Amino acid sequence: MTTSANGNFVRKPFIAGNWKMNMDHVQGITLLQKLAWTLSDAKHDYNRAEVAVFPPFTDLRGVQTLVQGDDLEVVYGGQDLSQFDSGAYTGDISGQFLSKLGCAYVLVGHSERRTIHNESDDVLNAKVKAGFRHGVTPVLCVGEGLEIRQAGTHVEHTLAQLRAGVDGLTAEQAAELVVAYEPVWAIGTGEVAGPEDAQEMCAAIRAELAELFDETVAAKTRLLYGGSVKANNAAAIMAEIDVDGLLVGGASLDAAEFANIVRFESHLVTD
Ligand SMILES: O=C(CO)COP(=O)(O)O
Repeated sequence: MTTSANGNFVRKPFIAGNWKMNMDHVQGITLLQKLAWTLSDAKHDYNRAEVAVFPPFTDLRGVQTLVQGDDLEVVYGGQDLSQFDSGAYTGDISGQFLSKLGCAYVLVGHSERRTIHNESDDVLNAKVKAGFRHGVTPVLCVGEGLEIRQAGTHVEHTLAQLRAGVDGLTAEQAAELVVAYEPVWAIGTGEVAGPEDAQEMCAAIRAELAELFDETVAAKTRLLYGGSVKANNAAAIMAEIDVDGLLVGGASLDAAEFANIVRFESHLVTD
C-alpha cells in the first residue's frame, strides 16, 4: 500500500470477501445488511477502501436488490464465469448475466477452481477475456501450493500463472485487472503468509507486469493478498508497499470481523 505526499493511496485499497459456497440467499442478505450497518456506524469512507463481496451465484439477485434499494456503496461480483458467452454449457454462468446483475468484478482462477475443477491456464485466460468482454473486471487469482513453496520455486510458478492469465490483454485491460496472490497452503488453514511473503510476491508480480506491459500499467494494477486474513493481521499485510488489498475467505462470513478488516487503517501503527 503506497501513499502519495498528501496521504492518499496511489492505488485505492480493495478489500474483498469471498463467501465461497456459504450463505444461501436469505443468509447472504442478512450478512450484507449487517456489514453495511457496521461500516456505516463506523463511518467507513468508501473512498479510502473499496469494499466488495463475492457471494454464490444464487445470492446475486438479492444482493443487487439490496445494494440498489439501500443505495449501498459495497460492490459485488461472481466467484467464476464461463469463457463462453451463451449456448449449451449446462451449469455455467455467462459474463453477460453477471453484468446484467450489476457485478463489477468476477473471480477467475481461484485455487479451488484450479484444483477441484482442473481449470487450466488457457481456460482461465479465456475467462479473463470474457470478463472484459462483458464489462466485468476480472480478479485473477494466482499462487503456489505447499510443495512448490517448499521447493523454493513459488515466484517462478506464480509468475507463470500470471503470464498465462494476462496473455493477449491490452495495456488498458491489464491496468484495470486485479490480481490476487493466494498461496494455497495459507488458504483456510490458519497458516498466514507473513507480510514479507505477500510483499515478495506482489513486488515480483508488479515487476512482471512492467516487463509484459509497461511501468504505467504496473503502477496501476491492484494486487491483493489472500489466505487466512483476519482483523488482527490485516493492517500489517496492508502496510506492505505493493499490497493494495485483501481477498478474505472465512473471516468475511462474520460481518464484525470483516468490517474490522475493511477498517484496517484504524489498526495501522503510525509513529
Ligand atoms: O481463498 C481465500 C479467499 O479467496 C482465502 O480463504 P481464507 O481467508 O478462509 O483462508
